[in-house]
Amino acid sequence: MSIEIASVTKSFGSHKALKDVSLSIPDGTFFVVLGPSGCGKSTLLRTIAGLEPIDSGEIALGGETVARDGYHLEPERRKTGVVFQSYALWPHMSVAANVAFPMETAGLKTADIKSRTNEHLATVELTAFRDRKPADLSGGQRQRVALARCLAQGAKTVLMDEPLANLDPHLRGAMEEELAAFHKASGATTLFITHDQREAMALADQVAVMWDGEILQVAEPDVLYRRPTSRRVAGFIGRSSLVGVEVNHVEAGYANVTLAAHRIDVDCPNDTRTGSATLMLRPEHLVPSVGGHGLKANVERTIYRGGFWEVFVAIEGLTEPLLMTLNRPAAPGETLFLDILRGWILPEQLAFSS
Ligand SMILES: Nc1ncnc2c1ncn2[C@@H]1O[C@H](COP(=O)(O)OP(=O)(O)OP(=O)(O)O)[C@@H](O)[C@H]1O
Repeated sequence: MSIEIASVTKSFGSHKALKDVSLSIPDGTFFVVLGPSGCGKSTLLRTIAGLEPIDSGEIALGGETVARDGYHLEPERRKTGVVFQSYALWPHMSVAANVAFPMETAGLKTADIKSRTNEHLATVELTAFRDRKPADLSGGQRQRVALARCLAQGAKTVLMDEPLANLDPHLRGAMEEELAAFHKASGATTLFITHDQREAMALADQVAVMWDGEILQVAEPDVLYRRPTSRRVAGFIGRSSLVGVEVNHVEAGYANVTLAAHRIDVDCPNDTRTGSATLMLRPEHLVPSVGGHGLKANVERTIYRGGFWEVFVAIEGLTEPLLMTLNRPAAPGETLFLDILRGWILPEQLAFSS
């Protein structure tokens, strides 16, 4: 089921938790809302599920309006399944009974309930665990029961609120793969909420970056990383250095800029103008040059990250050091000569000049 959110606002007292949020999520998409704690992610999910009324705007699921000024469709009639961090399983019921429960309350025939329970348990690979109680399962297995129960509710849309937050890093990795497999098997539109950008990158077809009740950018993970539209998104997704440059001229997708008295070519949005701008450099954009040419850099400090070193280098004429990576240790004070491969001019040129 597609999810359409148009200009939705929601306040708690004087606090605006959702400020004019609009999103269009096509049917079958694995859509991740990524943002820091308190930015309004859970509130957004709760308004879609119907657990929270909206103040203004409109929400439609599969083309049917479920919330608009003065209209609020009950959560149980929205065909959305919600998976929380806490799993919310019935502790006294077996795995199979937990999965069967929504179908029993919906009044399905016993034979149907049995066959569908088997089917859903098979989808999440828990057939062998059907008679266990939730307490006797691992966190990841409990999460899968919650997913199977979503399927049993006939959920065409699955809403997940940081479902992996309580799991240890090893299990998280395994669960990410399972969630991807679950999404493929069920075909349900999935809205997944997290503050973990690594998780968002690994799972999403599309990511919306949320900040202080607003959506800053919606894009595929790779586009978000390579082409952020603002300093905030650039800083929130991955590691980067932001540096002031002068754009000399612009030509079909790239700009020639002056960075600390050096002229280099970098990628840029189509509407880039000449003048002051902000250049985003990912660590991999800075590489040691062959033959001792290039930008002269002085190593300030290094951090070993396991297999590689993060190196902060000072460049004459720049106030802040740039971040790069090396596959060898470098000593503070060491001189490096660097080539700058690409980089990206942020579209918000005015923000830098002001
Ligand atoms: N029922 C409520 N009453 C008052 N304020 C609320 C209520 N629910 C949420 N808020 C406030 O709205 C803001 C957004 O909360 P929300 O839970 O949506 O954030 P979040 O991005 O999901 O954060 P987290 O990742 O920490 O769960 C917060 O400032 C929160 O304190």
